Amino acid sequence: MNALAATNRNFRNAARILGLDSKLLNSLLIPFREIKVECTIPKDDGSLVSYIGFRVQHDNARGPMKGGIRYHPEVDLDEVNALAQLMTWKTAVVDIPYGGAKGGIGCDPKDLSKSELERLTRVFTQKIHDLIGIHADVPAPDMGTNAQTMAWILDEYSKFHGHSPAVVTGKPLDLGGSLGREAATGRGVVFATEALLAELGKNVKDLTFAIQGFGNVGSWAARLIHERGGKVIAVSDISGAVRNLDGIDILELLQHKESTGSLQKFAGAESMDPSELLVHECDVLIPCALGGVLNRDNAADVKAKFIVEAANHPTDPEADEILSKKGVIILPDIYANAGGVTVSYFEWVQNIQGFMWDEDKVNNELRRYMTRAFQSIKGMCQAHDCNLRMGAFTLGVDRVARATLLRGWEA
Ligand SMILES: NC(=O)C1=CN([C@@H]2O[C@H](COP(=O)(O)OP(=O)(O)OC[C@H]3O[C@@H](n4cnc5c(N)ncnc54)[C@H](OP(=O)(O)O)[C@@H]3O)[C@@H](O)[C@H]2O)C=CC1
Ligand SMILES: O=C(O)CCC(=O)C(=O)O
Repeated sequence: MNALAATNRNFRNAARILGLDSKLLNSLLIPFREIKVECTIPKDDGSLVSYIGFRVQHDNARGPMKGGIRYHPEVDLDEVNALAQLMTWKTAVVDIPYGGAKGGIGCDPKDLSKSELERLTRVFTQKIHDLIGIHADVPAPDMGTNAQTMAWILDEYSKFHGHSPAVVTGKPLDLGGSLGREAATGRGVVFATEALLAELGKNVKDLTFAIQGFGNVGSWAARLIHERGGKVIAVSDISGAVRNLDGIDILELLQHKESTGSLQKFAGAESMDPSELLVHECDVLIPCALGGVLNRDNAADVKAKFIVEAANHPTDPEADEILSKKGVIILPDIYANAGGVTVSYFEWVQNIQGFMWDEDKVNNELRRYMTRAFQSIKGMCQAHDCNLRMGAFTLGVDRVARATLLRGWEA
């Protein structure tokens, strides 16, 4: 089942639990706008290459649409649609005044030089600049993009609309980015994990963790777990996987990756088959890379007691059922990775206010939003006798449905 079919299925289940009528259901499901643009750039050698860029704006009932831009070879319209829809429910789950959107370009950023990436980002921005905006749709980083990508979008957009820092979040600090945004998704993952563990009388420092993906989200989650005394025993990225059952020194692993560009040949751990990571013995599994990695082929072999979905849509519905029968507790993506968009919201607020918060304020507010959202999800689980995924979906869908009904449909 692809990401869109899976997301639609979760939405429909939530709509059924909430008893939404079919008119409202369709209005919530159908995206507000789908944008598909051709982006042709000259490569450094002078040859031309064309890519397809997407921006799907899913819903704006609760506020400007919000979501990242992904550069990855597998980006396609269905995937971007699914990710945009997830953003709508995610922003509602953490109760920030946004709707949902997502964008992407089907490219491998590792195959492009910095100047090629800059040209591609600028051409993409030229094609969508009149459809995004501070109060319309606010992009941010996702897989394969970063603060530099946001700086290029900001610069290109500002050529058309005047200097507009709030048009993107996840910017460099020098251009109005927020302290704490770079770490925010990983930090939110840890706050979410702590909120769940606290309910069960458990603590990060007593548990073992396996982490798939060591980019922005995975490396920050690993670092913050390590700081709290949690034992990260296995980590993977695209180059492979490493493990140390006594716990990996994450700061040393970060330095190793920084200097070699890969996890391989790290002296503080042994190499392992990356496909073993997801089924490795551990207390908590944190997928921080691609979607659909937990599926019917490997779900039965998962040994973790908890899965914290730092990636978007890492678990397909078949795996969800298998894992739920095994008693694995899953913190769903639309809650677990919402720390990124929450601090994006703080960044946007700071830009609009023209006032910069200190990092403690950002992190304290993030903890407050994540803890509050966990309590609201728990309330939905109790009210509807459902698991955490449906608790989060019913919470998000209900909030968007109420906003939609209040706004009405009169032309
Ligand atoms: N950035 C953000 O603020 C947010 C991100 N997310 C989600 O978190 C996930 C990760 O995003 P982010 O950290 O920003 O992306 P990055 O591009 O920074 O990092 C992605 C990581 O995944 C690794 N990776 C890619 N393919 C594989 C694979 N097949 N097996 C193992 N590892 C792999 C990459 O390896 P390598 O390092 O070798 O390239 C890299 O370490 C995505 O699902 C994204 O949608 C969710 C909310 C917010
Ligand atoms: O920070 C943002 O606006 C969006 C982050 C994102 O793309 C996501 O949460 O999946």
